[in-house]
Amino acid sequence: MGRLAPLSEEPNINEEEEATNRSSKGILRSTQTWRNWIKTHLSSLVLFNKRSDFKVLLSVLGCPLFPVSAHSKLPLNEVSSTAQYIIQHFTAATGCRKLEGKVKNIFATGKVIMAMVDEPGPGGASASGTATLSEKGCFVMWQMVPNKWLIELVLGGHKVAAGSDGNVAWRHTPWLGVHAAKGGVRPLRRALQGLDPMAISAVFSPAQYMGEKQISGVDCFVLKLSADQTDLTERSDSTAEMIKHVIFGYFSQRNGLLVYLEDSYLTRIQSPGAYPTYWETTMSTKIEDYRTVEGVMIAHTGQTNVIITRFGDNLKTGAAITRLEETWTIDDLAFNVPGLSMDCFIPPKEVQKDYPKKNFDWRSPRWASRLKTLNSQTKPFLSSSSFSSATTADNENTGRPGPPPIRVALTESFGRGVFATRKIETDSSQAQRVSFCSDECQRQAKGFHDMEMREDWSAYDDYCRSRGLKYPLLVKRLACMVMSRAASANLLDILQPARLSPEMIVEMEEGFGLLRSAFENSNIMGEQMSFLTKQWYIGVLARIRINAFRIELVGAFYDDLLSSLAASIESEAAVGNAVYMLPSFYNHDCDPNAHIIWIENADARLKALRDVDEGEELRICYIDASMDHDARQSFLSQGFGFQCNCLRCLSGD
Ligand SMILES: C[S@@+](CC[C@H](N)C(=O)[O-])C[C@H]1O[C@@H](n2cnc3c(N)ncnc32)[C@H](O)[C@@H]1O
Repeated sequence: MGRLAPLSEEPNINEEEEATNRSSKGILRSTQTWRNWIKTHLSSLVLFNKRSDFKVLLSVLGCPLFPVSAHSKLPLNEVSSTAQYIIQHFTAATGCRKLEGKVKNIFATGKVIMAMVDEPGPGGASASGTATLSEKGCFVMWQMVPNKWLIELVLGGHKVAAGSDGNVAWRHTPWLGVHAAKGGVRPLRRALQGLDPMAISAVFSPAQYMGEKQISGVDCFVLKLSADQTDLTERSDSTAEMIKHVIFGYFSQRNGLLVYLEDSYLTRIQSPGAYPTYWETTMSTKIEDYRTVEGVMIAHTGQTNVIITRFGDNLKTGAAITRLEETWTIDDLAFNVPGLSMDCFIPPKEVQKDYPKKNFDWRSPRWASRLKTLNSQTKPFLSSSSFSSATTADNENTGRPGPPPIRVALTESFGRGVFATRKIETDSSQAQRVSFCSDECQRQAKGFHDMEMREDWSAYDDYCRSRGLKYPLLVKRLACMVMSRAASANLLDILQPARLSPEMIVEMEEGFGLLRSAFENSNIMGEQMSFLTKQWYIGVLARIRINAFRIELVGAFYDDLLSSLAASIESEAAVGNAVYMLPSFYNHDCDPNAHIIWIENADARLKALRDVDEGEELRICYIDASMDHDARQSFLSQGFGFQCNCLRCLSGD
């Protein structure tokens, strides 16, 4: 896919070890020996170390990302856990509530002093932790609320830059060039060191309360956040597996301010045929000198200490420890600097095509105009049931009911969602059975059905069957629809794609090859096939993954939907899977106020489970709501790739 190599968060200080692991390659070994000889015999030793020390300092301390993204935001007046109480105290102490909705951008400049510190140890060269390299530098940071940011930091003549346009986070270093960060877009850790109190409240509101602890003589409340398994998987690759990433925030009991941040991650690194090594990086920041800027308390000084510990069976000398330090000060901070345009956040062209795109900005004009055209469509636009049951749309001429009283709009924190435009009461009307919405619809359905019947799908079907995959069958149908001109290739683009792990992408690539061969074997080529690229295939599957519905036919007389759902799951009563336009915008809630049902055919009908007020968001439950909190969270995270922040989950139920 021409995907850029993901950004490594590890300093590259295990070059020697890598070379030993791969010593069968003679050239590598002799280069390494030569380099070692130079290192130990020539006076360039000091320079050589100094350069790699710079690399380590800038890689680790320059522009690290926070482990979790800031999308999980609660309305500030809702308090349902101790953590949220602590965050409320923090927002009141900093006065940041007054910035809510008013701040569009933040600008900060500051200075840093970074140092590499010798770790005193048994037989270590120095008796105490003395700095082997200490350099002064400065930085400038821009943030555009909510998730665009840019930082440039210069230290001893070396510059690193990093940024996020809300879709991709990237970093530029003189030694690696431009790289996209692995995983979703996350905030800059520096912004959370007391600089951006709004972001601090947003990231810490779903945190777990861990108790109290004294830090540097200050009694603190401790909140913990952990990167979830999906994020960790996204940040891993076949060589480096991110095992955990946790962060602790220490909030002063006396004044409510964030005074200490501790951030720790563990990575397992293993090249083929070599022993694994483990890297643990712990970064602790003391946050001080809060001063008011436009009435809001902002931290102006701090010290960050980093300890990188490398351990593993192959390190004969035991664990290797590297220590780094940074003292930072803020010189200037301003809100709403005029003239800051979106263009400042456009990433370097090398990462613009990073795939798949995450965290779509649904506010962009491109999507806004498509949202306007969304109507009350409830028929599937892609389904795996047979063509004759691809059915009906509400149609004035048929005398059936008009569009339901709902509209798609932006939610506070979950992207788009569906809202009631008037009060909806809990009775449902029964659909009439109609086979096709029009002659044209029937003609098109026949076109792609005939095409599907012509090809030899045995290899592709075997691939799906042996792995228990059903969504590739929907991609096959969509491909036939596009080729027979019943649908356009970008039909699903408007839907949110799932985040994909490298393993999923490999599996999808295999499926893509088989699908393409099935068409090629029946001499479909050229223009007709031009849309069928690997990127199209993976993009479509990524969207189907979180938007497809499993259709279960429910007898119209069933009133108790939850019991009918349970019954249909037990009896495996699904008749197929389908993707619908409007229903794809329903967000999830573990205590839903609505449910999708299918009566007799593949038309999706919405049933209100309780009275819904005008303006209230309609939410359905994507999973079995009777599971306990942890099971629900793990299903949603593994199956749909998000951490549920509904009120029921936040209350711990
Ligand atoms: C089927 S889509 C729903 C529509 C989506 N909000 C959009 O803008 O297209 C599912 C996605 O919405 C978000 N979402 C839905 N319910 C959520 C919840 N309870 N908590 C957090 N995120 C949620 C997640 O990003 C999830 O992957």
